[in-house]
Amino acid sequence: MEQKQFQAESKRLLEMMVHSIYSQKEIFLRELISNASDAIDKIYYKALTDDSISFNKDDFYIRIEANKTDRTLTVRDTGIGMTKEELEDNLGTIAKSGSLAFKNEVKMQDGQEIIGQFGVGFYSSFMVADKVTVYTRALGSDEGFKWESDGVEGYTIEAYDKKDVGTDIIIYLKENEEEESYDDFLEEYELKSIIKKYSDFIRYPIKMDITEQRPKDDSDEELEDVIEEQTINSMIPIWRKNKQELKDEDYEAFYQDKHFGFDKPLSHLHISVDGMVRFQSILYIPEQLPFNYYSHDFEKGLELYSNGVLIMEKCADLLPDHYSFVRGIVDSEDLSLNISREILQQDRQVKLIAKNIEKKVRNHLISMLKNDRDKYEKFYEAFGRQIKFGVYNQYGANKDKLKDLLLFYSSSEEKLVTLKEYVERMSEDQEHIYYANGESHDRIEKLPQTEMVKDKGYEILYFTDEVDEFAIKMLINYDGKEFKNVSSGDLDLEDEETKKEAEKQKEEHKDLLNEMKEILGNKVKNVKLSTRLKSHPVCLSAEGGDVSIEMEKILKQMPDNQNIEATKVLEINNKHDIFQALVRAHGSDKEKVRLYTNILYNQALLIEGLPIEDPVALTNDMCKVMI
Ligand SMILES: Nc1ncnc2c1ncn2[C@@H]1O[C@H](COP(=O)(O)OP(=O)(O)OP(=O)(O)O)[C@@H](O)[C@H]1O
Repeated sequence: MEQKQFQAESKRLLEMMVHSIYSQKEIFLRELISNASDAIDKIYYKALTDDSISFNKDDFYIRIEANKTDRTLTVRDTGIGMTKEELEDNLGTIAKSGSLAFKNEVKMQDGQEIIGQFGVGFYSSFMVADKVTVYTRALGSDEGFKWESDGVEGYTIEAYDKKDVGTDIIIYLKENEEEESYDDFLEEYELKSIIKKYSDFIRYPIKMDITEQRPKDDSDEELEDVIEEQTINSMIPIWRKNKQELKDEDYEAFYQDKHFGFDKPLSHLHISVDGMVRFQSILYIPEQLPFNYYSHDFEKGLELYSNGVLIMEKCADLLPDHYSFVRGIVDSEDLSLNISREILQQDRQVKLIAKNIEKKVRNHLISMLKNDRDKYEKFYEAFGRQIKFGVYNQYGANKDKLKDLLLFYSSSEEKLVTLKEYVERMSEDQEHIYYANGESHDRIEKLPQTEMVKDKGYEILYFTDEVDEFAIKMLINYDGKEFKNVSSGDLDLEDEETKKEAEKQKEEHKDLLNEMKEILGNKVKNVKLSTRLKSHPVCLSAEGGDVSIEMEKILKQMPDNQNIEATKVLEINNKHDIFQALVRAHGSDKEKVRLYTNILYNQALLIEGLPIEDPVALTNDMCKVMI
């Protein structure tokens, strides 16, 4: 038996490997299975050019065996095996990858892939083992070898009579520790779920004995344990299959299989890109909003695979925030992996993939909007708010990409419309896109401020979501048409004659309006005669376009409320009887003017849904009027 020492550097490297490269211990199984798959692939690729080697797919498999008595886990493969030299080179030298050398030797073509490249994966087994034994016999060789190591001092190699070509790796699990139960790696359920998680799409069957309870001898009551060898992995990734062969049900089954959601997907995209960066992807738009979507618990991201092996469960960099509802997978052979395959070495490829995905998702949504409006509205009902946040976020950096995905309820169409549809319907004399804020369509419909705009025959967009006006303010305009709140002070919709008449009236009632302003003090910037009100007595409008009354309401509810307020103006309808009453009281009954002014101001607040500053004073005032 030959005893060889690891070189000093190797010892340090091994120590580092075992303790710091991988964040999760279960990764060792992924690495050993990937090596086994590479070993079988090597026979497959050799057989392509060497007639003396035959490759019958049924003869090639990986088998996992757990032995609870000995506390060992075996990963067995029928792959290419290793000669004594290869054992020394590949398992005796850390960071030496026989697989990488093989790749260069056989000059692999596109689509042909070997997973191993760094020459370290095997040593991850020492995270869970205090001894590893490898029995191997190389293809074309009639002698086998046993390699053994404790992962600290060195390794031994000796001849071993192995019957078949291939490799058996036996992991002697470490003693259980307080915070780590290595016994878990002997449990059927645990092993199955690790295999499914990382190695589901390994191309060769990964077999394992599974114990199932079945009725005993046709009896309905008695059960017995039956052990049966089963293949655990799905092998062929759905994303590598031909789109034409796949039905909606297949995509739905994959969505459910991956636990992307409890709902059904509303829609899916199957992407295969072969350009600057090669990748395949299946993406889903869920039907329902996940319950934690707008909470800190929600993590966006796509599952990232490299050649069918899971690298990251939620790669956030693949999705922009505005599409964070998208679920799915990406598989690419072009990723620069870090040695642990956990973090990406450099993210150029990821950025390219992300850019591509963003474009594809947008096109998909736009085409859904055009071709299946009902479905799009369903999507919008669940995730429309995210799109609006997307317009608003990052100072509007993505607004141009998202503006055509927006929908708002329209007063004239009585359904959701796009901004493009609105603008296309605008009459020649209409300069702005009008909108009104409120809690519900009903409330908005009753807003006094909408009267004049509706009378002009202009369509009004109803904003019922808090983010609506913030998003629109970020857009500023659509197709050159500016947005205008029907409550803004400068609607400027009156004709010349009305304006002249208004000026005259203003002059005539200057003293009364000044008195009312004095009564209200800082609560309003101004009190003026309204040109927009027709039947309603009062309303509030906001001067200057920056903060509307609705925005003030929303900002006030925020935890870091900075007391940002709209510049409010109380508008009074001089054609309403109440104004005549004010005129009569003006100059003769100061108290009456004060009472009326305060009540009217509070009414305007109520209409806007703003809080009444002093409800007791208001009710007292109302009583005084009634007496
Ligand atoms: N089951 C196996 N059958 C045949 N050869 C193997 C097997 N396991 C490992 N090897 C050889 O040992 C080498 C080192 O394996 P190791 O897992 O450390 O690195 P790798 O697979 O090459 O690269 P990576 O670190 O990227 O996984 C492999 O390249 C391969 O040549």
